[in-house]
Amino acid sequence: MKLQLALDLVNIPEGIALVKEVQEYIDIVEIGTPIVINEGLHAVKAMKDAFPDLEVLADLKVMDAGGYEVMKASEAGADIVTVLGVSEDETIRGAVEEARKRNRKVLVDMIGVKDLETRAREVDALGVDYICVHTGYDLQAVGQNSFEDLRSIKRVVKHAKTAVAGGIKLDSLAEVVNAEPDIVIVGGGITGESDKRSVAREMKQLIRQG
Ligand SMILES: O=C([C@H](O)CO)[C@H](O)[C@H](O)COP(=O)(O)O
Repeated sequence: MKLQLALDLVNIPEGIALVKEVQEYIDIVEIGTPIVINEGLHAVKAMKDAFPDLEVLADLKVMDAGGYEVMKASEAGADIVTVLGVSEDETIRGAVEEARKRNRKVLVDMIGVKDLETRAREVDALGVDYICVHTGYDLQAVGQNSFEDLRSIKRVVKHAKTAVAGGIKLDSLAEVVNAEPDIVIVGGGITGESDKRSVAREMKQLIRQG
């Protein structure tokens, strides 16, 4: 099980400083959608240049032109690129095909998908690397989380690995770890803490203990 740090509400220098604090406890660093919108794919390149040994995920939330967007993110140094589960199958196919050519991975974010199990089965059959259940900021604000959704997709997904994101904190991590995702994605649960390093260390410990 890998720990992914999501950087969303910082600029490039702040993001690099933050990763320096916690790098030994994380496996993947995510350049979050707000950073890509604010700073572009330069942020992905800056992070990969600064931390070549960490996997870098570009959270583009691709909705169309899957092949092209994966190509551009890969050129910037992304190891993993996100594509939305609500997008057309053709978009996901294009993303997967391009990722295969470049030895990169596609993570499908199921945010906004209504019939989760049906779509997870379909997306799994398209050959994606990861399927991620995700409660975004706007539904976190009304008290939702993705913990039960993770159990649902784990029942039906046969090939892809699984991931979970959205409001995960140190006190909810044990429940998430119990459901055995392949990636746990944490943003504010680390970046919003004053002692980021010790929170990341405790999270890594919980994950290692399984
Ligand atoms: O993907 C995300 C969100 O849609 C903003 O882009 C976050 O990276 C993801 O939700 C993880 O962050 P936290 O919810 O703060 O853990």
